[in-house]
Amino acid sequence: MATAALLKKPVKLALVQLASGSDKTRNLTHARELVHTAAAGGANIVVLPECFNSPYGCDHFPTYAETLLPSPPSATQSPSFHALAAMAAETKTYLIGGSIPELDPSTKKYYNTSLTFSPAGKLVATHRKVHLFDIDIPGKIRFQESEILSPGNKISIVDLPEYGKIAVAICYDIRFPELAMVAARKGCFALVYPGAFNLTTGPLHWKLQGQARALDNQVYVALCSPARDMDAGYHAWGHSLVCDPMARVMVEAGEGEEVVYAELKNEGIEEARTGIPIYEQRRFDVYPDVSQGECRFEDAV
Ligand SMILES: NC(=O)CC(=O)C(=O)O
Repeated sequence: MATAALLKKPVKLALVQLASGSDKTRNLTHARELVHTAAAGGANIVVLPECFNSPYGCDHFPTYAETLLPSPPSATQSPSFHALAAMAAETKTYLIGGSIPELDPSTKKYYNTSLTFSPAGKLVATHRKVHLFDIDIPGKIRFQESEILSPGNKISIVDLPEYGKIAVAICYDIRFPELAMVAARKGCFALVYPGAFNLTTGPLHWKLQGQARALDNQVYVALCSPARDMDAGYHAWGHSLVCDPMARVMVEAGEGEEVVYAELKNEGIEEARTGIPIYEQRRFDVYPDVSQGECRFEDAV
């Protein structure tokens, strides 16, 4: 049985595996160059990595944090907001602006926040990382985002009127299948995760998580990492990739700076859902449908 079209027409997605450093102004300028490269390559949706405007690390969040409220912020409050809006408008692309450290001036709380802009340069979505990256693998890596950051509190579904709906979440959020499942069951054709796995968790879980969320939900899944920099405090895994709804890896970057592309089509979703019709075979008489429970799609006040 054919499924309703989740994706209204084919869309070309580009992942910009950006090499950023400690100079924010340079990071923004460099991101702009590569967003233009991606658009020249035919991309309609362009994705930047987690913390694309700063080094990734708890020590850096306060130094690089920008204020997004009141909205829209001034150029002084948030140069990254203004740079992203301009990049989207210049290239006429949907731009998922990776993430940036954010400071809420009213609460003095810090967040890891992703901003999505329309081809007109308008902000269409904000996602604050819901699941903070707190891990401790002895002898390998200890990272405690919660020592500095506060978590977001919603699932972020973005309607791109020409194409359909996508969900945006950040890195560690991918490890929580419930978020992906809810977004997919609410009709998203793709789940997009700016992320920055590392040299311990990257080889173990990066691709596996991408394929798992695609397989569970029969949607496209995109993960966009920073390029690896062995001189930085945090060594990003790289390997930005896109999985199709059959969980095949369509494209995968290496470790260095690179732009990779994938064409997403409704046929890809239909192939998976018609051939393996789990959407019609679920047993909500045996277990609950998490997407019908109490979910939050708006920021709590
Ligand atoms: N950086 C993250 O948020 C997550 C990560 O590196 C991992 O889950 O592994």
